[in-house]
Formats: sequence, structure tokens, C-alpha cells
Amino acid sequence: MNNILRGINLYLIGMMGAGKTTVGRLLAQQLGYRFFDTDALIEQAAGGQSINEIFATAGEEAFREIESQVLAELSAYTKLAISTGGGIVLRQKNWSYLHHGLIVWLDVPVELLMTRLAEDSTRPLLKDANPQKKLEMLLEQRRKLYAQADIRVTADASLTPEQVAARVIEEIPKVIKPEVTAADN
Ligand SMILES: Nc1ncnc2c1ncn2[C@@H]1O[C@H](COP(=O)(O)OP(=O)(O)O)[C@@H](O)[C@H]1O
Ligand SMILES: O=C(O)C1=C[C@@H](OP(=O)(O)O)[C@@H](O)[C@H](O)C1
Ligand SMILES: [Mg+2]
Repeated sequence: MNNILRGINLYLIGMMGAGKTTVGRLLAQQLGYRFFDTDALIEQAAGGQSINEIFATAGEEAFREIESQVLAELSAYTKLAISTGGGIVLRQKNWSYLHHGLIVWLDVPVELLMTRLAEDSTRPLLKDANPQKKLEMLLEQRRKLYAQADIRVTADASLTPEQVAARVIEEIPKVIKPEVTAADN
């Protein structure tokens, strides 16, 4: 697989709760890549404030600005599996960085996202009277953007994070041509 991937970064995109953080870590282990999560780096850059605190004190625009900076910095490196936050796709500028690598969309139905996030209080955008409707609305706004990924893996409730990671790995050779070596000519 590393022969095929040749150090190209993997960027996981998709909705909150899709499993980007969980599956990204597994992919890094399996590929011998380093793992980074943009949200964790944003929290570090904000002096250890949580995502909730950053949204509450600085606001979403300030969060998006740090998110773009973190993504730009990561994209200077190779051999990384990068789990992004669900809203990374919103800024056009971020796409120039995402396209440094292979973009993987974890596509998960809203009902399943809801079950996974029902007890979660770490997503400021879901502090809403009707979180399911909010997720539906966000997906509506973002679906076309997520669909620009190189690889789409659709995951239902039957797939474990390990199985989702395996699906991603299966898809990689379909979108990357193996290197043509001198011996092949
Ligand atoms: N394939 C899966 N099956 C069951 N639970 C999952 C799966 N993927 C992620 N989860 C759980 O769903 C929640 C959200 O996952 P997370 O990786 O944080 O998603 P994201 O980073 O896309 O928001 C976590 O509690 C995680 O353990
Ligand atoms: O969808 C979004 O706009 C967001 C998703 C979150 O990350 P996850 O997708 O990892 O939950 C986090 O970046 C922030 O709460 C905003
Ligand atoms: Mg995450």
C-alpha cells in the first residue's frame, strides 16, 4: 500500500460524528503514517482552550481562521493521516491544501450521526433545540463540497471503525496509479 501511496497525505472529511478522528488514527497506524487531528491542533494553538470555549469566546470565524492556518501548516509535510473538522470544506482556500493529498469522505446517515452524538457536548454547533435538524441542514449545505473528495466511503451502523479503515485502504489503489518504474518499461 505504501508503494502505491508514496507518502501522500490522507485528509478525512465529513460530518461531525462520521468517525474522522477515530478512523484517521487507525489509518495512520496501518499505513505507518503520523496522525493529526485539526481540532486538537486548534485547541493547542488557542492555548489549550476547548473547541466549545473558542466558539464561545472568539466565535466561529476566528475558529475557521485558525483551522485554515493549521491545515496550511500540516500540508507542508508528507506521510500524514489528517482528520479534519466537519466544516473544513467551507472555505475555498482550504481546498488548495486538501488537494495536496488524497481526500476521503466518510459518508454516514444523519440518523446514525445523531445516535453517536446524542450524549456529546463537545460540538458547539449542535447546542441547538433540534440537533438532528441542525445536522440535516449542515449536511444539505455541505454535501456538494464533501462530494468533491477523491474517495467516498459510505458507512452504516454495521461497520466498526476498523472495517471503515479497511474500506478506505481498499479504495486507495482505485484512485492512485502505481508508480511506473524503470523495470516496467
Ligand atoms: N464505525 C463506528 N462505529 C461505532 N462508533 C463509531 C464509529 N466511528 C466513530 N464512532 C464513535 O462516534 C463518535 C464520533 O466519532 P469521531 O471519530 O469523533 O467523529 P468525527 O471526528 O468525524 O466527528 C465517537 O464516540 C466514536 O467512538
Ligand atoms: O462540522 C463542523 O463545523 C465542526 C466539526 C467539529 O469537528 P468534528 O467533525 O471532528 O466533529 C469541530 O471542528 C467543530 O465543532 C465544528
Ligand atoms: Mg473529529
